[in-house]
Amino acid sequence: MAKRLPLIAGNWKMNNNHLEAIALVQKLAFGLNDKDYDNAEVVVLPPFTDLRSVQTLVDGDRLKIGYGAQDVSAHDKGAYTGEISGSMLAKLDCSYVLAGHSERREYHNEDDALVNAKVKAAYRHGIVPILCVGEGLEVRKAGRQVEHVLAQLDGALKEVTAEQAERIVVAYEPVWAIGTGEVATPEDAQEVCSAIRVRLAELYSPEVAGAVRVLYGGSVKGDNAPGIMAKEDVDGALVGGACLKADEFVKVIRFGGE
Ligand SMILES: O=C[C@H](O)COP(=O)(O)O
Repeated sequence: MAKRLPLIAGNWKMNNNHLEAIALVQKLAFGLNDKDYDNAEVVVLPPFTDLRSVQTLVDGDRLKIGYGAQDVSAHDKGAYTGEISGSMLAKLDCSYVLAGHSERREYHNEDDALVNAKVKAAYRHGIVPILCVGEGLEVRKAGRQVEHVLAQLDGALKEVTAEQAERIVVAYEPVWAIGTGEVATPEDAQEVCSAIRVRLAELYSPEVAGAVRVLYGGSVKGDNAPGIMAKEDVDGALVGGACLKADEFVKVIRFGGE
């Protein structure tokens, strides 16, 4: 099967107000050319408060940059103070939403059941989930990373149909590599991304497994992206710190060279 179109997604986390968001997306767009967009799908994931500004800029300037959110409520509407529903994100033309990012699993006690509910909520509103899975350092040291990640995958995909799963994006983000500069080796990334793809074939079919894009995330930078992206079962990157600097993010997007 031809390799899937790579997806390079920048997770801004809690950075950039709506004015800084406009400046960063404009600088990113200025740094990219048509060949870049042919070689990879480019997506930014700003804080909620920036989404309307990003939508206006992308629409107004007809930018080829996609965008999405970093979280979504498991509920569609109602008395859920502080939450943002999938229908609200869909109205802002969000294409993607993160589900199960390790920082939400850790700081907001999000378990597999809640991640599964958020994945289903995203699908209800026509938004593609970027499902984040990954092990901590202790699990890695015990050599149980594949087992841990597959348990997260299974938990997040309960009641998700094959038609839905075919569109999902899975991001393998070893927690010990996030924000640490300790990037996984290409071999580490391939081992787990390949296991994710095998599991998807078992849960659904080889066709579904072949369609799903599996990303790597965790200290991805312009200099380490090419080695990781060269791996057969790695279809892109979920980038944190490096996406906050337009020129560095462009280097990641150009992982395959000019
Ligand atoms: O969502 C992005 C990941 O948490 C990776 O962040 P990082 O590139 O700063 O390590």
